[in-house]
Amino acid sequence: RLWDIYCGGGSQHQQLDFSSCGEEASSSSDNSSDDFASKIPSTRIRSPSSACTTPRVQRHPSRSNALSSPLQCTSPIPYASWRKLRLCDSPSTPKSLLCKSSQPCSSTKISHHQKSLRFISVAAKLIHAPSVNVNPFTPDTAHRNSEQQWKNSSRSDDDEYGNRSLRLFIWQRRAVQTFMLSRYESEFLELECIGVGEFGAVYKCVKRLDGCLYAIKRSRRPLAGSANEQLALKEVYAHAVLGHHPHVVRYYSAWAEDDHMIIQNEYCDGGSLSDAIVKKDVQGELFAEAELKDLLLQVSMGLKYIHSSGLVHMDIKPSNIFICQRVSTSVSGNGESEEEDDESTSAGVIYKIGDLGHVTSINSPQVEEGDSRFLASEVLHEDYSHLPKADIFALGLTVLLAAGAAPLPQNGDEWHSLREGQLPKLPQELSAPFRGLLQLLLDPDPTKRPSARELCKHTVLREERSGRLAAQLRRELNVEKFRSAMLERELQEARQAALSPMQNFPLGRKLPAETGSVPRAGRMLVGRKAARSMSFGCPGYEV
Ligand SMILES: Nc1ncnc2c1ncn2[C@@H]1O[C@H](COP(=O)(O)OP(=O)(O)OP(=O)(O)O)[C@@H](O)[C@H]1O
Ligand SMILES: [Mg+2]
Repeated sequence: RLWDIYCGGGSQHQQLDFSSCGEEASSSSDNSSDDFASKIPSTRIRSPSSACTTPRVQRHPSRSNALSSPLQCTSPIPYASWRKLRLCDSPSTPKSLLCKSSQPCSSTKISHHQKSLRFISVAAKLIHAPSVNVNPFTPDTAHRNSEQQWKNSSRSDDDEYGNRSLRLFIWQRRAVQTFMLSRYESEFLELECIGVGEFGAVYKCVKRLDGCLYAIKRSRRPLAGSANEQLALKEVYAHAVLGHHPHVVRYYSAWAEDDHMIIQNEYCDGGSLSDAIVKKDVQGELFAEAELKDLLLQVSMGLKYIHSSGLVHMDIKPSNIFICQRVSTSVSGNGESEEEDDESTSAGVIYKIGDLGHVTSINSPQVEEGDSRFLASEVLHEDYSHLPKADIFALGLTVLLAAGAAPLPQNGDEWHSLREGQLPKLPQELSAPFRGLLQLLLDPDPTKRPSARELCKHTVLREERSGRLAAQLRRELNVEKFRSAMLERELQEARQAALSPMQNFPLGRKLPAETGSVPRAGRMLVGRKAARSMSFGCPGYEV
């Protein structure tokens, strides 16, 4: 399709020809990648006898100059915008480029094409070595299949999953070096640094092509060979497997560049929950109980999704929960069960779980402990038999922080007393049921803590929502009652009119008997003179 656009969109003027064509032989030709007018004819005309196959443009004789003037291009995209996209700088295909790479180069200038050739030949060499990592979080069947593949070619530089992660990085790096391009710089415009964490820095960027905002996470330290490599890969693996959920930060892409891992995620315009807690504190405000319940419910939904995918987050804390201010219509989406239909998010705030760097699988965990302030006691003791409940414990502490609890200890007596079920002091009074629920989340026995699934259905969390829903249903019911009372009354009036037609027909008009038709009571009476505000004595309805 792009080719069509490139060629003026019309098979009536130009055709793709897959017959032989050759190298772009003349070094005097314009090497500017922008100059598509000069490039296209060169592939066609300059070496017609070359043996390799590549699509080429065959122009209609009567339109032989058509492409020299971009204005004559029939593409619906304005030429200037189209040129900026740089989508079709070269009419060569990867296959043709590979073919060219094996031929002697006649040009002394290093053209864009020659760079492409080098890249493709690097790719061709590497393509024979397995350069695809095995995602350990994929469903078992896929995993088993791929497991067999990598076992067959297992080498000493493979990681615990048999992945050639380092080799893959090198492959990507060489590709980038060959082009001497930074994907980050060429595809994104950096607006500001929005966060710095253990793994790296996060930047708010706008993607040049689609104009949308993204959060780009860039590892701080060079990754290849470092311990952080696994963390970075875990985050990518987890994102890739989790797909989309309204309460999990959305992932778009990841790549390695200059030894750094770069992850392109959804940008959450409300920052992190940690930022929100600090902001409230500065303003002398607290999250109200209803907001705390909403927070707990939404994060539980995200956790339910993660846990049901066989994964655990292992680093739930306020700085890893992100806020979207805008009202999202997709909140109820994703085919989740009925308890997920939370289109009425209070105040339009959506909480999303992010930073999947510590995610591991429930069944074969590789636990990389998260922040010790949120660490459940059993995980510290290397009991990994109830890992989802460790997320629940961390979520309990997260909500308590949002409720105004003092910063959590990293160790010491206070640390232990929190793990013995002692709730921290709070600057606000919470209702007994909600406090009881929070107490349960911190239970020293992980089996007593509710699961994310149970939390999603919990009456204490649902009652706010149920209350709002009930009020809405009551309003709708009252409207319906009013409507039916109106109809009832109109029906009665119509019946009366039918029984005593003389009362309702003005002098001079023909009676129904004369016209042979029944009175059009509806037209005459219904709704016309009825005082809609009058009460019909239906007890219990107010509109
Ligand atoms: N998608 C996003 N939208 C908005 N802000 C974000 C996003 N991702 C990260 N941030 C900001 O960057 C900070 C660090 O991000 P993240 O937690 O992913 O990195 P990290 O290095 O793993 O951090 P840490 O080690 O502190 O957990 C967050 O606390 C948040 O302020
Ligand atoms: Mg983080």
